[in-house]
Amino acid sequence: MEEVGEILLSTDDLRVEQASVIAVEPLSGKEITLLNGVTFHIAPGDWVQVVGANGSGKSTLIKLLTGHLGMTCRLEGTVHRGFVGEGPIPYVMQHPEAAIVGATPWEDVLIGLEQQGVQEALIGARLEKALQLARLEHIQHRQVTSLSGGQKQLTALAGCIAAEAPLLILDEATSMLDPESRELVLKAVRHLNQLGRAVIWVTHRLEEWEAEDRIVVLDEGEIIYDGHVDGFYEQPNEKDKSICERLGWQPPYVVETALHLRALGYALTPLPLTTEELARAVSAWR
Ligand SMILES: Nc1ncnc2c1ncn2[C@@H]1O[C@H](COP(=O)(O)OP(=O)(O)OP(=O)(O)O)[C@@H](O)[C@H]1O
Repeated sequence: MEEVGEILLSTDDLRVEQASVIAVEPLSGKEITLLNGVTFHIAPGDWVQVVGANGSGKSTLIKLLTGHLGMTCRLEGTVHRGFVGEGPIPYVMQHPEAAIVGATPWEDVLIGLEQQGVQEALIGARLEKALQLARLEHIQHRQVTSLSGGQKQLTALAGCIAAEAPLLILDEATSMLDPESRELVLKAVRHLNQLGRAVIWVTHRLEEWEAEDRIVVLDEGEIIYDGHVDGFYEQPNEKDKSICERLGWQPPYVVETALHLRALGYALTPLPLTTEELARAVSAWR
């Protein structure tokens, strides 16, 4: 066991081995394969970006990892829950409103703690810490109805922190947010990751990636890539397309520019993902 903040974590990885999730229609018994032979590992403290087109199986993977697969789904293969422990874990969804029950962030986190049966003597400190880590202290008593989309996402995040979830999962949590709110949530979660919590960040936004990030790509229920950002954008050889091209996605402009420069023979490793990184790499050539 290893201590991260006040959470005691088993150091075993969460391991999904050759897992298939099959939805079974209750009346007809008809089966649809949502995930097909997926193998996926995550260690305490990791940061993993999960990407894929609509319907590729991202939410199904998240539900499998968090223990929220419905009764109508059948699982084949194995899931070793490791540091995540037994029982379902909370996560932040695209539309957090559905999960927020309190009138204010403070009240919402409090209700969550009471529902989990946390001892009264411990509630105050956990509540305060969760609101602080989610950067909500200054608006903890504001009405939820008056909060921005990002602040609502942070309220849902505070609930996960208060529940001491050792793995924070955000399922396209920033897809509906404006750039400012997105930045707010992304920064808070990156900070929590630096404090030792594992994070799975499901996104469509390639510009949210950082050079060291691990990218897991789902396509039609299968993991077709699990590796660094570079390998996602790079053509594996002259004949084959990159994973990014295979998905039909457009790399951010700065990445396209860097790839052109690489093709011209300029050394750009790691691949710059922001204009600042590209400018720094180019200025080092002088
Ligand atoms: N319980 C279910 N029964 C039947 N089909 C389902 C069920 N749950 C999901 N699906 C289908 O499985 C596929 C994968 O769904 P999933 O929600 O995991 O994809 P996703 O990658 O999260 O998509 P999006 O980006 O649109 O949220 C979709 O085609 C979806 O319609």
